[in-house]
Amino acid sequence: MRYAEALIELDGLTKGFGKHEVLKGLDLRLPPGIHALLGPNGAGKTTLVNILSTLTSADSGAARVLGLDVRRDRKHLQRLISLTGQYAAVDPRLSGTENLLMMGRLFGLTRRDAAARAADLLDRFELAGAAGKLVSTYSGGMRRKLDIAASLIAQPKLIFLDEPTTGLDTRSRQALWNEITALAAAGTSIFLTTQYLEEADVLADRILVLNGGHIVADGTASQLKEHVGGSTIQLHDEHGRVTEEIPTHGSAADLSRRLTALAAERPGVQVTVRKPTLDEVFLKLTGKKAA
Ligand SMILES: Nc1ncnc2c1ncn2[C@@H]1O[C@H](COP(=O)(O)OP(=O)(O)OP(=O)(O)O)[C@@H](O)[C@H]1O
Repeated sequence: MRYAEALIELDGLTKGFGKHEVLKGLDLRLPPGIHALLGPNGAGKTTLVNILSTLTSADSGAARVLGLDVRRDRKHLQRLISLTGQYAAVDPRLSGTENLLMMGRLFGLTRRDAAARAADLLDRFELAGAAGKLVSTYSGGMRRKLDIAASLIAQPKLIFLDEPTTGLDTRSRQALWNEITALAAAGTSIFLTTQYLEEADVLADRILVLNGGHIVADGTASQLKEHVGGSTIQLHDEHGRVTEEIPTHGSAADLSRRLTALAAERPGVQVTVRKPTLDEVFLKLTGKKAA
C-alpha cells in the first residue's frame, strides 16, 4: 500500500550511453498532479521520460509508475499511460479524424465517444478545417498538434508530454495549456518536460530541475524562488517602465540599506520589489540560461 498513492517513484535510477552517464542515481517520490521536468539541453529529460514510459530500460535502480514496475509490469502500465514525444508519431496515410478515431478506439472509447472527442479536439487545436485531409499534407506544426490531440483523446491515468509546445504558436500553446489543466482537474496526472519556464510556472504543481545527472531542485515554483532567494529592486520612469534593476540578498536589512541609499540620492524615484523569476532560478541552479 505504501506505493498506492505515489505517481512516480525512483530508487537509485541510473542510465548511461557508453561511457556517458546521463542519470546518476535518481531518487524521487511524486504524488499525482502536474509535474514539470526542466533541465538544459542534453540533461537527460527525454531519457527519463523514455524510461518512465517503458520505451527504454534503466541500467540499474528501480522505477515505479502508478505503483507498477516499469520493467516487470510493462504491458499493464502501457495501458494506463500515454506519451507524446518530441517527434510527431501520427500515421501520415490517414486523415486527422481517422488518426484520432484510431487512438480513441485503442484506448477503449466507444465509436461515438471517440468521434465526439475527436471533433472537439480538432476544433480546439484549430485543425477542424483539415480534419478530413491526409496527415501527409499537414505542416510540421499541424502534425504536432494532432499528435498531442491523439494523446489527449482518452483519459489515461498519466500523460507524458515531452516538450509538448516546442514549435507551437501562442494560440496552440494556450489551447494545450487549457487542455492540460482540464485533464488534471478531471484526475489525469501529467509529467511534462519543457524548455519554457513560463510553461512550468503556469502549469506545474511541482517542478523538478535535472542537471549533471541529478535532480538539483524539487518544489513548487514559489518554493524554488524562495530557495534561490534574492529580491530585486526595480526603478521605474514616469510611465511605469522599468529603467534599472538592483539585485539584493532579499533580507530586510539589505533591502532597507539599499532603499535608504536610493532615497537619499533620488528621493522621487518610483520603486517596486520583485521576487526572482524562474529564469533566474534556472540560471542559478544550472549555470545556463533557459531557451
Ligand atoms: N540512444 C542514445 N545513444 C547515445 N546517446 C544518447 C542516446 N539518447 C540520448 N543520448 C545522450 O544522452 C544525453 C541526454 O539526452 P536527452 O535527449 O535525454 O536529453 P534532454 O534533456 O531531453 O535534452 P533536450 O532538451 O536537448 O531534448 C545527451 O547527451 C544525448 O546525446
